[in-house]
Amino acid sequence: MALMTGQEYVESLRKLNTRVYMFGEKIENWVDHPMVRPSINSIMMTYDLAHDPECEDLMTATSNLTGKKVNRFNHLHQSTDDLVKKVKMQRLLGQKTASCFQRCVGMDSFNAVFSTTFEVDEKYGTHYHDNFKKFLTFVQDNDLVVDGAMTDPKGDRGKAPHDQPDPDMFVHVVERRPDGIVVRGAKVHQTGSINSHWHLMMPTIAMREADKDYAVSFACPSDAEGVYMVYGRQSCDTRKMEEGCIDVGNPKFGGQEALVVLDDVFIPNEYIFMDGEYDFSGMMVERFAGYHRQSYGGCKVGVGDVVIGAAALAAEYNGAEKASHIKDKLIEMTHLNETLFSCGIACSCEGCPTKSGNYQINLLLANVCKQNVTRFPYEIVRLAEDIAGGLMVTMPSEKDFKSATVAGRNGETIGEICNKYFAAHEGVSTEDRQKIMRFLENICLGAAAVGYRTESMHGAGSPQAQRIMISRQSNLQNKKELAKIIAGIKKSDSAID
Ligand SMILES: Cc1cc2nc3c(=O)[nH]c(=O)nc-3n(C[C@H](O)[C@H](O)[C@H](O)COP(=O)(O)OP(=O)(O)OC[C@H]3O[C@@H](n4cnc5c(N)ncnc54)[C@H](O)[C@@H]3O)c2cc1C
Repeated sequence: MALMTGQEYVESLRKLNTRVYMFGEKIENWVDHPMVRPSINSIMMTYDLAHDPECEDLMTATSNLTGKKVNRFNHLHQSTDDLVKKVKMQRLLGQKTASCFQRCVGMDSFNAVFSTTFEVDEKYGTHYHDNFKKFLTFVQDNDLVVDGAMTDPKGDRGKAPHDQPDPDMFVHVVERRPDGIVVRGAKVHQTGSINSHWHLMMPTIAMREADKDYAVSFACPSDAEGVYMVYGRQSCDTRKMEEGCIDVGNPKFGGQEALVVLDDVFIPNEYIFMDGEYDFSGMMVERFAGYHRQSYGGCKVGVGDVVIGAAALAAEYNGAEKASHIKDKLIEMTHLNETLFSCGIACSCEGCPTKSGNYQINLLLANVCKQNVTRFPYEIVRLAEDIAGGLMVTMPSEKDFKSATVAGRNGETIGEICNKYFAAHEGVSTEDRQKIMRFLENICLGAAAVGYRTESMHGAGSPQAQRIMISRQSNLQNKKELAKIIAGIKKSDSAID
């Protein structure tokens, strides 16, 4: 099958029997639901750009498994050049959607599971790597979207999986049959899960022997028997159900997260990639998190580009763009955004091959990248709010601007009053002003803040998770040795002193 178009992707979703609940009800036509559709539109962009000759080099790659052209989201990185192109592709998509386009979790899980299964098989003589290669070939050939599902509900954070009062707080195997396993539990915060054809499940933490049944990785169709999803609420999400397209801020695109429940789901042997090899669960988590921490050095930067542009427009529309402090704030926003991009590119350029042959990023630099991502988008939106002014949160609704209701002493309508008092720089329509203010509201504290702010904080692991990795990777001992030599505490082994 050739690469799908965005429209073909949408039609492929209609054929699934994915069970989706929202506001306590089952949603039958979730594909066209106004709260879901913007997130589908974002993924459509990953398909449509793959057909654009100008973007083809970033958006597609040649599969090492089949030699065929595949969407880069389904590709195993074969070089540092592939890793760099991944980050550039993500920046491009952030620029085109100003939202989370959801397909990165799949790509990052493919690369982590591919290399980890190779090393599990090497130690235990299992066949997970072959299973995985067959699965990924199927994904590539059918140009599918796969949710990389790692995060479990985790219950009491102070207790290991086997120690939880409720054993389902981490996904686990409840039955082993000759032809497969039965799994139970849930994954939370799942980006794009409803819009995915399949799910690739991974354990969420490093485990010990007592957690053997929780050390499990597998693939299952999103509409498999026993799988259902509960849609996650986002700030201001019901604006998507209103008439009009200004107050929503980003009328076309959005992100999506959901609770995915596995209610005794049967997984045939061919789709199992780990079952009990608890000593490899940490490796899978670390590798997935590493790739995903790199990802944010691309996608958040692309969104940041749009935020900076919107802040500059807000200043222009307000008539303040010539003020030196505004110019300086835009420079600062750019500096922060490009620093994130530099981190994404650096951890890619410093990547290296895994034992299985695909490339992984430099783990230390990827963790530094994500640690910055937990901070810089917050500063960027703080500066955007400063530049925009308070109107981004106090402006009347789109309906008010269009209202024919008479209120003024001389018969002026509410619409006329709003248009009079919200006019600013000459020649700029109040409608354009509303659009840019609402866009900034959406990104700073509306539905898009889920992706630009809180996901920057917690996605791919909370800040402390990166600090632990930075500490592990920083080789402090070597730094101490360097200091000893310079300070004359120790003689250098080098011939050049
Ligand atoms: C918008 C968004 C999208 C996401 N998308 C995905 C996705 O597609 N796939 C996926 O698998 N996951 C996804 N995640 C999940 C993400 O990886 C988690 O949010 C992250 O790992 C943190 O877990 P938590 O949210 O349960 O927070 P918690 O684990 O509750 O952490 C809250 C705080 O408690 C601290 N803490 C937690 N446990 C301990 C402990 N044992 N000891 C000390 N301190 C602790 C943390 O450091 C943090 O400061 C997404 C998250 C968000 C917000």
